[in-house]
Amino acid sequence: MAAARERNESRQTSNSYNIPLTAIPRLSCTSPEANQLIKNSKPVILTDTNLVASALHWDLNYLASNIGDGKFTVYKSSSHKFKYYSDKKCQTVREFIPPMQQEEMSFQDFVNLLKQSKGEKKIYLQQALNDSVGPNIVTDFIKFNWKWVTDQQKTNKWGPLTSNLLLVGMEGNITPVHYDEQENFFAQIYGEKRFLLFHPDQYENLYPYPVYHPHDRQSQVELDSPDFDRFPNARNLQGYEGVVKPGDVLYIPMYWWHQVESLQNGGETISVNFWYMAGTPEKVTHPLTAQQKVAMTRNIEKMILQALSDPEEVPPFMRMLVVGRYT
Ligand SMILES: O=C(O)C(=O)C[C@H](CCCc1ccccc1)C(=O)O
Ligand SMILES: [Zn+2]
Repeated sequence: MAAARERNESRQTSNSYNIPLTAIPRLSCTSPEANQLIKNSKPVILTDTNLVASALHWDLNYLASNIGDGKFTVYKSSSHKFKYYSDKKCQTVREFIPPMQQEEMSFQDFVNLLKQSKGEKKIYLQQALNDSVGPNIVTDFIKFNWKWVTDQQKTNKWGPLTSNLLLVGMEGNITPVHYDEQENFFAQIYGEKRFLLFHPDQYENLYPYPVYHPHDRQSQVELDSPDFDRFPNARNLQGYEGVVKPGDVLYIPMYWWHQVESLQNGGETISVNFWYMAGTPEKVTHPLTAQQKVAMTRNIEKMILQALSDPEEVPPFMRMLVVGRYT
């Protein structure tokens, strides 16, 4: 532990976090290395997919004029952090206070809010693209490089595309470190975003919330101010870092932890992600992968909650099972 910290302090970290970070490779999507990384579930920034080339002219005004009069989910946060929480799990944890408010509004209302709330109140539009969008957006969407991304889906034996989340954020917005259970091609359209990624085997260093908690899949560790008393292994964190700019596509492998920051200098940011369900796993071989072990922890936690029924009984049961026996 000390060694990791030691190495850290000796190295000039190029980031405000005191975490050793390796650069995520930036490669052409035609390079064999890039396709090997994707095949091996390793992150890579692809510079020339043209995945969303047809949307690179999107900006706030174009979207406001063309995206239609549908409602968009907009989150408001008192801080610059937008820690996602599951609405339906709010009942399982009584004293849970949502760290951000959610509101449905038109895109134009969002743009007006953005222009007037410069600075203090942070807001973040996050809405899956659906068929309520205007004809020009449909045209842009149809012109995405579906051939390339569908080839990737097939080659890597992923499941179906589940959604394309449109993300319009303010400079400085942070989506704190979490993992998703889907494969993700994250396409940057306007402005720049900085990603921190951590391998699924960093589970012990990131202390995820309980599965039944509203912040399921999020880390309890605040990367900008880790509570090392509660989360001592956070000192051992090692990760990857990359900045995506318009036209770049970042492959975020399923179960990989990631934190996303809209860069200060850029003004608002516009992104669209491509979430794919996992493929059906081939033969299970041992030792199990870190991803498989994370999936196991989730199944075990769900089973224990189901059996105990009362969430408050889960921590004492876990302690009974582990303390003094496996610790
Ligand atoms: O594309 C991804 O996976 C990201 O994390 C992008 C991230 C916003 C995601 C919000 C969110 C987090 C958890 C569950 C559902 C929605 C950003 O760009 O700020
Ligand atoms: Zn995510």
